Amino acid sequence: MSQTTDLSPEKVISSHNIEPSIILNSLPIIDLSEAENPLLADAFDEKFRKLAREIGFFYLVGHGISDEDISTLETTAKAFFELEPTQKQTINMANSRHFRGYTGLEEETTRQKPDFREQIDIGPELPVDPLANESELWRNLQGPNLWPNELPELKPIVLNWADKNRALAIRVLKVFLRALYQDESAINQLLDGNPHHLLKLIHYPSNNTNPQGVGAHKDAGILTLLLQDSVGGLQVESDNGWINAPYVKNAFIVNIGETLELLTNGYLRANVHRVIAPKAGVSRYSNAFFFSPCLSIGELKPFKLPDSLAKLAKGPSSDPHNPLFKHVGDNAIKGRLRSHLAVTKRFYPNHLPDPKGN
Ligand SMILES: O=C(O)CCC(=O)C(=O)O
Ligand SMILES: [Fe+2]
Repeated sequence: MSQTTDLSPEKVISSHNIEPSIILNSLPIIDLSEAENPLLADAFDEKFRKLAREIGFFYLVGHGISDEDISTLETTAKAFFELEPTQKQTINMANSRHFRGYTGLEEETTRQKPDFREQIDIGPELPVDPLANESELWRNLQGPNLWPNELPELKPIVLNWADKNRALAIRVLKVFLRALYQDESAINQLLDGNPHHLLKLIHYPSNNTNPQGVGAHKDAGILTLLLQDSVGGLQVESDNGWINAPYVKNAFIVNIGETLELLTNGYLRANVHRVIAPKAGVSRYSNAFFFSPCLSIGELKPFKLPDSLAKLAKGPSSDPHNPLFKHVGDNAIKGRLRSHLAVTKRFYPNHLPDPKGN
């Protein structure tokens, strides 16, 4: 069944009337043009801190990315998944030591169970890092993307989309920084070096065997910008159980990643979310932009929060099966080694994950 939220103006929950009961029962909608208005900053920030802490997951409108850009990206993503299986296999991620390219159904795992989705992973288009070595394995995350010969427009459209998503993610991060009483310059410390982000175009095909579209997980980066179609199936975990995150036309879903949790010493929590695979006869598409610090910044330096916030920060949540490394690069490659075993077996056989891990 299609899950659609009507986004008529009166249904937009503005920053001025977000009530806790609304936050707990459904997901808030933030208008970025309002969030960026300095005249509204104090009232906005107070509400924003609350929703970021309580649920860490919201819809973003007023972002300025055009409907045309969105539909071009969505149409091109569909065209990619409609290529012949052999054409997609030619750029299988198993051929890329940089974890780029196509991953087929059930080839990626979350918490050791196969995800019923196919996807293409695209990062910044950069040359191989010549300093990559066994003790700085994370440097291998930089390198060329794999593009299908049969769909030449994919590359310019996706790289343009990634640039726009990155600029948007930086604007959203600035809103977080202001709400957390941090200087905007904190951004320079996080983004000093070659960009590191990941764009995933994802297809959850019709299926009646495996209910796991993608298993419950936290995203690793600073924040994720997600666009989904109208099929539904995305859910976010709350104290009251799983909440559906229905379709809102041309709104991004923003969720907090583990890096922001670490930076705020757990004042903000990375949310746990999952996708229930669509039923037989229905196919779902989404695309996710994982915005992350530059790998070469080394260890994350947590923000200095004012006492009023610091006393509420309980430290990052520790999952014994998923320890967080302090070094940004180690943390980033850990997740990739764990989720993409074909790449790990072929290129990093000494780094096969602990079988008890996620
Ligand atoms: O497809 C979606 O809606 C969510 C995907 C997701 O959470 C992820 O890939 O990390
Ligand atoms: Fe996710």
